[in-house]
Amino acid sequence: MSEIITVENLTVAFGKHKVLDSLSMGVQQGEVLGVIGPNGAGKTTLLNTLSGRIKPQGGRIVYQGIEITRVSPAQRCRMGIGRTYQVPCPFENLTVYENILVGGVHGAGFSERKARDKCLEILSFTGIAEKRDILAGKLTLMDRKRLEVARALATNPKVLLLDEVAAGLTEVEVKAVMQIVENIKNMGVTIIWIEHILKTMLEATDQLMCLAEGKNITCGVPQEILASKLVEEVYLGVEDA
Ligand SMILES: Nc1ncnc2c1ncn2[C@@H]1O[C@H](COP(=O)(O)OP(=O)(O)OP(=O)(O)O)[C@@H](O)[C@H]1O
Repeated sequence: MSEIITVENLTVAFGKHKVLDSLSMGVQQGEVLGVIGPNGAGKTTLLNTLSGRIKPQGGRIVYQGIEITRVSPAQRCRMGIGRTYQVPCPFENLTVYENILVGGVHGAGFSERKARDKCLEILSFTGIAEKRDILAGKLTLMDRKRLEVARALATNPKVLLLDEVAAGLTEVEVKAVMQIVENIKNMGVTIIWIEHILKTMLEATDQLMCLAEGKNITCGVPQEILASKLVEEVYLGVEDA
């Protein structure tokens, strides 16, 4: 296996506040990388930088062997980097179907015909087919999350960046989301997944990376990372007696 994304010494600052501090990491093709860390650790900023929404002050991002550090978000999307947002913001006045179609036509650059076929597949894959003609603004949180994933899938990602897709859901809903993520993984899509509810992601996660103060403090097999004293201290806030 080879790395589909490699990040070297990525640095992002807002004013004097360094939010990503010379962060390096890599993701193997087809794997699920879970990203954990305390509030403010820089997790969402990392996804924003990978998707091109934020331009870093230093470091580089290499995707499929090509440096993309200065490539626009739209171009990265066409190249196969898709994402969801922590707070889904669909076009409220468009239907579920139309929202997904926008992802296919404008995100992936598919012809309308191809995007329509893809849309039908994705509606069923994400369990939202029955809601296809409902306005996105009328959806429950769970269905907004389904739509958020569906919209990102319509952009035809090779790498999918998931930002807290399970946040705010009930236990039953979390299980449904988990199943969708596993199915996406089984399609061969590489996933970088931020989640606070650890047990949600663990089953589907190959590697777990812990961020603290913008640094990759450790990354490895999930069980080992969770058992690490360092992670316990920074993530769970446990202090020495
Ligand atoms: N656009 C911005 N302007 C200024 N500061 C920002 C901006 N975006 C993020 N920050 C700050 O950067 C730090 C990291 O934020 P980020 O959202 O990446 O953390 P996070 O690990 O995702 O946190 P959480 O788990 O709470 O979502 C925080 O202190 C945040 O306030």
